[in-house]
Amino acid sequence: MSAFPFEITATEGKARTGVLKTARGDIRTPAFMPVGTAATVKALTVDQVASTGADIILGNTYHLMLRPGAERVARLGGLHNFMRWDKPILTDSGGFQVMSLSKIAKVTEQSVAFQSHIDGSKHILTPERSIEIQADLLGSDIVMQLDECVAWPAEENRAREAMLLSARWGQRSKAAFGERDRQALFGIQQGSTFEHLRKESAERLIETGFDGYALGGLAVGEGHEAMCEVLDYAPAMLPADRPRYLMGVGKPIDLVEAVARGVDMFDCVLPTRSGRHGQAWTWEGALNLKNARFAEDDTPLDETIACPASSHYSKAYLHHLVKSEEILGQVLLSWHNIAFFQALTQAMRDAISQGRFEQFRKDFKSRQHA
Ligand SMILES: CNc1nc2cc(C(=O)NN)ccc2[nH]1
Repeated sequence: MSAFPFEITATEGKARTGVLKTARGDIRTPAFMPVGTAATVKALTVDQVASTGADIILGNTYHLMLRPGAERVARLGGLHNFMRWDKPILTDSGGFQVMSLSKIAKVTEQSVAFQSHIDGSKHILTPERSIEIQADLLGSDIVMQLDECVAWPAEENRAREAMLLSARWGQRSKAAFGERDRQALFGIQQGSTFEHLRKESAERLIETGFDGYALGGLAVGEGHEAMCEVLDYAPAMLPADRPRYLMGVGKPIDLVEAVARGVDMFDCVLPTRSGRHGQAWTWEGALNLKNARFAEDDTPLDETIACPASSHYSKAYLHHLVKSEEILGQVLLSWHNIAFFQALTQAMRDAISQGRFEQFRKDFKSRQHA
């Protein structure tokens, strides 16, 4: 089932660095995927996104099936052509968004039925329909199984039911996906914060067999420490020779601590969403550019990052744009934040390759809290 070769080029403890080779290009891991929810990484052109070093972006099945519609995207040549992004795209299956965004979602063995948060129209997602949307209509490179992600905290029996349903939906997703050599299918581990459920989930996914394995059901309110406790055991339950993708994560410190525990891929709205709200992520932590202390700070956010938003403009200018609610402020801070997340993953790839990741991790932690 390994359509895409995944070559691990160096390890240090549980941390790995490598390359996932896809039909549309190579993905350097650890990798951060900017989120392109409605066929756009919000506020940025695809050229700006590519300029940060991002090798892959994420698309959301839930949003695109509601607007403009999956069949319409297919009629327009698929998602890559529609948004003019010719590198890899990973699409999620819609399960998480249905539960977190839609109205009146109803889960049965067969499907999840829901009403659009946009216009209240009724929709059905089955494992088979989600695969059809992702693989055939949007044409994504990495397809995610449909699963059920329970909220946190979860009763153990509720978490078990959702984990078992997700395992069955994983089987149906794989049967619908079939054999493809230019696209990959990832399974999703569930089980909330219960170690034995995470183990059973992993065993069932491995039995089915996927090109990669995601850790779902985290970053749902459990907090950094509880997430790290799960990551102390859960990634190692998944095959070491395939990519491990932690969904919806996270802050820079989350990425570093997850890489230390064996995670290879990440996606999160944080850099773009926080950028739109005036926040800039740096090696010293997050800066709120609305703060008056930046009003006459003539220094750039980070002159070591080639992105103009990071090294060309002053904090004073960014402060002015944010205070004035200028669109350019949202653009530049989103652009810088994506560039910073790419600089962070590049720094981790280099550190692991050179056998100094543990030192990098210690230094990063102390700088973030300074
Ligand atoms: C922001 N936190 C967050 N957690 C997520 C979990 C999933 C998941 O379990 N999908 N099957 C997806 C996106 C997520 N985003």
